[in-house]
Amino acid sequence: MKKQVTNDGLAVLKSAIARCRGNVVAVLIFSFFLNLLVFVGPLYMLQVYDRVLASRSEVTLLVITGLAIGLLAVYAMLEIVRSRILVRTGVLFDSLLAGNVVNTAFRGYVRMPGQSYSQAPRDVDSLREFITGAGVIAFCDAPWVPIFIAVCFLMHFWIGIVALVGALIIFTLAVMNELLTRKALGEASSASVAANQYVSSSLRNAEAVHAMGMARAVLGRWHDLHLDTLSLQAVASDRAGAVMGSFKAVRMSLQVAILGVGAYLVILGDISAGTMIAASIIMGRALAPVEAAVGQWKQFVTARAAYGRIKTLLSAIPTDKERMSLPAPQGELTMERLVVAPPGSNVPTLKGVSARFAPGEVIAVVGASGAGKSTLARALVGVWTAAAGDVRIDGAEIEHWDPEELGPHIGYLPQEVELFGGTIAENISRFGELDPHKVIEAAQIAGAHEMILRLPDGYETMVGDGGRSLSGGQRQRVALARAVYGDPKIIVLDEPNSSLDQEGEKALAAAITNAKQAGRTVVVISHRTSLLSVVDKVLVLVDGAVAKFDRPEVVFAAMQAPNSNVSAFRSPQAPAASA
Ligand SMILES: Nc1ncnc2c1ncn2[C@@H]1O[C@H](COP(=O)(O)OP(=O)(O)OP(=O)(O)O)[C@@H](O)[C@H]1O
Repeated sequence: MKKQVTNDGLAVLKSAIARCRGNVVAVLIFSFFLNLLVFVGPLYMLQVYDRVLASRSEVTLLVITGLAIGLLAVYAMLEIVRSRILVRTGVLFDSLLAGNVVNTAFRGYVRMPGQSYSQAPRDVDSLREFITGAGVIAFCDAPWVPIFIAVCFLMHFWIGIVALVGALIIFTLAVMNELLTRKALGEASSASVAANQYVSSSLRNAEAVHAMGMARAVLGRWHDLHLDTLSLQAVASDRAGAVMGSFKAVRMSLQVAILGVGAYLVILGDISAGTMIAASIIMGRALAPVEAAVGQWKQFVTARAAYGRIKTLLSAIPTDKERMSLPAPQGELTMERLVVAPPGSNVPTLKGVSARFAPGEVIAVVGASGAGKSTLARALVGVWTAAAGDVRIDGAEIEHWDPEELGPHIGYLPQEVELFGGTIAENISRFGELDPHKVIEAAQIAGAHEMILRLPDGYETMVGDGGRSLSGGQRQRVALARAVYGDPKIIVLDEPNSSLDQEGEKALAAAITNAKQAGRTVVVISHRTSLLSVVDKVLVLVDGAVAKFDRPEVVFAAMQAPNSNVSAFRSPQAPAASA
């Protein structure tokens, strides 16, 4: 079987755009009628000047005023509906995209840590805000600019010429605005993303920053990044300000010009006074979308950069395709010449590991710091993928399992325990359907039940962001309960006892024995020897390779031997050999 991963992340984006297309067409149709109704004002003016004032007819004034008010009411209604369609389009686009983008960010973080994944949801927000805001309306009205100019030509050739020249000047200024500000705004946006990211990672380490007096240094670093953003934004704003200043001057000059030319044509008797006023209003209207687009340019640039980042993210991180459903695993783990390099690195930290762990076996993985133990744990649960060789569960390559389907059969306790904001019960149940019996059972197996009951709100205790309201040992016990929740077939524990006290260690040993008796495969990574009494086999890793894989007494006998190749792992005391 081949790996069924594909690079069709962009398909999600394309499909979201396609689903919104109907709404965009509706908005354009509404824009058409709205722009037609814009003629109500100038036409009313024309009629008042040329008909009512000339005929002094009150009835005509009343009728055309009533008509104008009616049409303006229709205008208001169309405007409301258009804006509601835009809001719904933004929400639809967001709902189609946000979940996928966040999911891709998660997968991206696993495959390529260190990139700016936290920016992804904010980018979807920027796009939604742009779609629902005034920017899009300006862009929807822009196609009608030529029609307004054509109407100016219908009024009089020279009025048309003034409107056309005006539109060309303003369009040139808009293009200049884009050319002058594009680079600076793009760089400012990247600098701002970098500064925000630096702040979020520093805040996570706020305690260390405070304790070791690093605040000034950290702030200094952030300040440099922030200054970059500010100076680039200032450059862009200065340029945009200059363009906007000229823009306003040009627009006012054009109003003067059109009235001047109009008045001259009235003097010549070519047009009426009403036409002159109507032309001035129509030209103002023709230039309004261009002016609005320039005013909204920054939001447009922000949305464009967000779109670019989302596109890059979706195309860079391969989408997991639907995989064939496999039967629930029994828990046999095999590694065949497994080579693993950390994401983003091509230096392997596991170099051809081969081993077989049978269901019901407890394996201890030991080795010096940096030997590759956590790498092996990550590879066994499918977090890091094999550069060569493979990891198989019940004979099937781990990549062929759907992570959502395999997940409930896997218990994983990472070296750095992170809980999620929510209650202890929710964390133990992995934020799935909450079955109180299963939660308590898992907590009891992990030896966490009594400890949880002693907390003020018991299982309902909120653990805070990352589980910060719990102590390190409490966090580790809750995470162990999460790992054994639902009786998974394979349990991988990376340093599960690093923060445990004696009582916790006993509970952990009991949990491992319990899992073994239930026929589960348990892989436990530990620097401490206390757990080694409950293991069946010990796998010694030295520099990413298996130095020894045998029963504990054999391994420890080998370790005592002079010139042993497993001497990289030194246990303070050899454990009692288990059965
Ligand atoms: N995300 C990473 N990116 C790059 N290199 C990494 C990454 N994680 C680990 N390494 C490297 O891989 C090697 C093995 O690391 P690993 O965490 O597997 O060791 P370990 O045996 O679990 O160590 P320890 O007992 O200290 O936890 C180390 O040399 C480490 O520098």
